[in-house]
Amino acid sequence: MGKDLFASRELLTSAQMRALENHAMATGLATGLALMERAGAAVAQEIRLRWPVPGRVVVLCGPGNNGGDGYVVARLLDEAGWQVRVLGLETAPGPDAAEMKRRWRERGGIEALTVEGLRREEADLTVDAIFGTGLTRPPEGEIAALLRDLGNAARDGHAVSQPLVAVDAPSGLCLDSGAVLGARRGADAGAPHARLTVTFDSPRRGHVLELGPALCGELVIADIGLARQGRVAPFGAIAPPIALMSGPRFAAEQAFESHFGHDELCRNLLTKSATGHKFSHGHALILAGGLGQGGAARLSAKAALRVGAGLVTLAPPTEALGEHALPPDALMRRAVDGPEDLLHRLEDKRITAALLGPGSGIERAAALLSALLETGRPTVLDADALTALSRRAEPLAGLHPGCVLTPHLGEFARLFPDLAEKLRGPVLPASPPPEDMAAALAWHAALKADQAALAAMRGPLYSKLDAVCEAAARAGCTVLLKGADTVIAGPDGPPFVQASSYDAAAPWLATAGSGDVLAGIILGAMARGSGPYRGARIGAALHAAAARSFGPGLIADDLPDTLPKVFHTLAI
Ligand SMILES: NC(=O)C1=CN([C@@H]2O[C@H](COP(=O)(O)OP(=O)(O)OC[C@H]3O[C@@H](n4cnc5c(N)ncnc54)[C@H](O)[C@@H]3O)[C@@H](O)[C@H]2O)[C@@H](O)CC1
Ligand SMILES: [K+]
Repeated sequence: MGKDLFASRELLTSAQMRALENHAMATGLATGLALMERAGAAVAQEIRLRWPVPGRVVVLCGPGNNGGDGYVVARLLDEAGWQVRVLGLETAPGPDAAEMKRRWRERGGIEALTVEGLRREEADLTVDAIFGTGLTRPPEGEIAALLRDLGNAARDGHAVSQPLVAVDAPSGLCLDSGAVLGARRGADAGAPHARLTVTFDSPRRGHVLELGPALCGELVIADIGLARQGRVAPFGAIAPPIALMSGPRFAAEQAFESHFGHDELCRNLLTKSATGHKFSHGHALILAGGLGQGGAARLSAKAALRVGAGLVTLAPPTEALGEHALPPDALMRRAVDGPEDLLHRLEDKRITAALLGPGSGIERAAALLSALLETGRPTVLDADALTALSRRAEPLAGLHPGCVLTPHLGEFARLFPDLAEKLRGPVLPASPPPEDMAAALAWHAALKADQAALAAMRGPLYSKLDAVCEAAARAGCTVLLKGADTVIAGPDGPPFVQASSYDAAAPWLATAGSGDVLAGIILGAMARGSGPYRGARIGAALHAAAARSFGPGLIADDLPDTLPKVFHTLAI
């Protein structure tokens, strides 16, 4: 963990990747053929590292440059003593792939890329070089059937049971969104599940979002010599902006990230000035709820304290003060009974950040929201506060750049229904009761239309990153969408993904109270002066790191208590 915790790397769209490659070729850094040779060599090398004894491999080559990489893999594994079968297409690929195909033909034949061909002989390994970044529409016909076969193989051992290695991506995965082209959103039908995916230069958005991690298996990012210097230039004209990502096993020094100086950040998190007093490290205010809602706010409070806020005050209504008297004893308690009382409290300028939502109750959150926003204080809005926001006539009114919203997907959909709908894509109509003939007919018609919509899908698909960027721009503040692929966007930094999906401990974060802790960490960081975007990123990184450090068996209460151990690994 240690120094990698806040390190990030570029997360590209397919268009940005193409621009990068074109730039490299246009500036004479490398020819397309050289890049293809390096890409294929990287895949062959990763295969040989994991399967050192040569066996039988079948390489599936598609119509484009991904197929070209496949022909290189076939040649290099053949040279290394593997028994290689290649299944490919008659179609003439671009010049580089055609050259690689020609070179392969000097060593071996090419059988037709069909389900029948795939099933004909057992092999130890399958290499999927059918589609990569060029997949723009759902596969059809024989290739679709073949991909379904490969997909099934991974799930239930049927048809092809050997491990699959994907070149750049499992074919069918939209590398801009992490969804499967032609499938309902969230469904992985029709795309193979790889044991290993070898991609080039930088991960693409689809490798870390949604189904990407489940389909890619282990993800290796191979350097193919696209120079880092001048890296920003070729992207200049390409919207959307370059995103960044972080996560275990993804860390890499980056060419540019002015927003996040790792060393400085760690120093600020870990140290407190020797001459400072508690107020020099910020005072966080948590607007807790009424009777019976104590736990959530205390989890947030504990996290804010652990992250180094000088003081944390829990502010329930007077009637619930007694309930909030439970540990931690480091907490201060002071009642806040309504909006006027809150405005009065916030006249104290030493309160540097506030949190509303965890266990606050929707009604109380609704009552306090406007007053809290009016003060312009750095504010985290979570849970009940997000529901309260979404119930207002103008949900986003009053939000300011000092706010962080931390919705899960359901809360996000209530706040930004149109964006959530764009993300969901076509929705399966609900089936009617069988006895209602007219409804059944209408349902069948809707189903047909739905299937036609799926078949007509064109990539690149709208992604979670697109949705969160739009949401942040609309709200005028930082938005953190929680999930295994936590996405952050805001006015103060580049769009960002905290990719925990490749992390075995991450699913343990799906536990009651985990979100309250995340909100508390962000609050603590903001109280200490981090700013909203940085606070959100610090929160996402520490939250995931605490889960990783604690491991299986984690409950939300463990997260704040694990933070000191995480900080220990950061010592610089
Ligand atoms: N451009 C470069 O310099 C490099 C590219 N590389 C490889 O090239 C890949 C991208 O190559 P391409 O842009 O040729 O794209 P792909 O090889 O991913 O496939 C695109 C081809 O498939 C066709 N196609 C798209 N959707 C289809 C569908 N549903 N059914 C049938 N055909 C469909 C396209 O018309 C195109 O011919 C990367 O993923 C990577 O593997 C690497 O060799 C590294 C260097
Ligand atoms: K592929």
